[in-house]
Amino acid sequence: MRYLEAQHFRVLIAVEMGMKNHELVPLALISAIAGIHRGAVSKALSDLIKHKLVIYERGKRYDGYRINYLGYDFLALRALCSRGIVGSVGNQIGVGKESDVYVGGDPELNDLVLKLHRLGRISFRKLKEKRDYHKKRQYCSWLYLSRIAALKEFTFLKVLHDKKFPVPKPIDVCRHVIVMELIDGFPLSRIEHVPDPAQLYDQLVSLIVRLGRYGLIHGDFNEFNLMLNSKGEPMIIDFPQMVSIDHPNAEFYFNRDVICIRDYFRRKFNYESEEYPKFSDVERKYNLDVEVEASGFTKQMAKDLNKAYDEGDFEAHIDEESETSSYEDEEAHEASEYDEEELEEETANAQLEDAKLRGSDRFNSWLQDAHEQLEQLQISEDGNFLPLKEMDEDRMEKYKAAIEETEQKLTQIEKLDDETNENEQVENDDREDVRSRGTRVSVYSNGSTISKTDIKKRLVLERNKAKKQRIKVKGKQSAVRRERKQNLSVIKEYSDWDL
Ligand SMILES: Nc1ncnc2c1ncn2[C@@H]1O[C@H](COP(=O)(O)OP(=O)(O)OP(=O)(O)O)[C@@H](O)[C@H]1O
Repeated sequence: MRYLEAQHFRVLIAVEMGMKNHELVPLALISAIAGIHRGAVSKALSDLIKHKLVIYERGKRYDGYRINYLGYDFLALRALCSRGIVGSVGNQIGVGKESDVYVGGDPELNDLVLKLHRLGRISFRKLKEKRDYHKKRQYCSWLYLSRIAALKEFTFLKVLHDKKFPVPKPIDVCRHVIVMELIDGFPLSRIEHVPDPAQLYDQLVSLIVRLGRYGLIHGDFNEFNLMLNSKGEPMIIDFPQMVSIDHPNAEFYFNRDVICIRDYFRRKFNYESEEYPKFSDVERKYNLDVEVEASGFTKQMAKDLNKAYDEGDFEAHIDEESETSSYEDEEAHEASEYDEEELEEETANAQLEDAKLRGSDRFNSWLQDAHEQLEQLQISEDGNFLPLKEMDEDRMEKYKAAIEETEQKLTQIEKLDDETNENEQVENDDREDVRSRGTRVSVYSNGSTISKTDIKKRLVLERNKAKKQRIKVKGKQSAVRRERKQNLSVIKEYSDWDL
């Protein structure tokens, strides 16, 4: 990150924003969003590609850039750095199916955990096989899903932490990254021996019941999502499938959580208890599920995320019904995130407009000058432009005579043409006559054995043949031509710019 300048990040944000409705973002669009001249954008993009933050791809219809996970990480980390939340990133301490967990530090070097969501990483790999433009949903799935997965986790962490549940303290969330407190301990799955399994079992089971009382069911309460801290107390570190107790399958999830813990204790610590909670015993007293919804993680987001998890398809949420509402949710979320950047962009855009305006003024005055100069010019005998005032009388005479001569020649040619047309008419009439009488008669000929109409036909045929034979370039070659065309249009567009 040290080697990147503010402009690089600006371009990176422009690519990210462009990806809201493009799988591959064209250079022109990046330049327009970033409000930076295309040449500078192109330079910044080549640096970003070198650092593997952006990928350039040739699509079916157009070429463009897309941000990858590393680029997205950089954007989130930079924002967290500038907010004074993160000061350093350390080793990777965990890798899940859908996240990478790193230990980090704040600017005062206190330990932190950075959890980078990677939801849709599988479908992200398959992007190459997919279409250029998002079909129904107007944004990129992995960006959206990773972002809402992080938002969901952060929301739950916050709500649970406020209610004194044993969870890591949430610090901040940005894009797909959550910053939270580091738990000094080990995941339950890696602990071979506990001093008092009965006590731990009781603690865990009462956690399930307590969550139920607050209107929530964990849904994935297992040894991988629980940690024991240095004091031997259980901590819940992950809740990807937390649902409301009003969920239609709430009882199933509740029982599954209880069975999971009972089974694990039997297998691992050889402990089995006769006592275990039943769903009907849980008395709901609080509405944490409602609080979660009120905190910004909407029902639609939850629906999209659950679809992705349940169907294992990271584009499962792409259906027409959810399209508008979710998109609006995301828009609203992004609007708040881009506030500062937008301000900067507006200034840059204003400058751009100003430059364009200045450019067009210059162009207009140049055009006027050119018109004036053109009016003063005449073509000399040898085909060169010559100012009128420099033309002497003698030359002027010759010039006029040449024009007259050309005009005479033209009238002669016209006359000849008329005559030929008349002859053709006679010839056609004669042919008709022969056909009707069935005898041969001598016909008028203009000296050529092939009629003029035949020649015309042949010429048209040959021209068409030549057209057909024109080589059609495909694949990479066509991309090269397309690029050249684009470059030419860029040069044309910016030809009047002050560089
Ligand atoms: N706050 C934390 N403090 C210390 N370690 C943590 C913390 N959060 C996560 N970890 C470590 O990172 C690992 C992965 O975390 P987590 O289970 O949250 O990831 P995940 O992607 O949701 O995993 P999966 O989806 O495979 O269950 C944990 O096993 C744990 O070792």
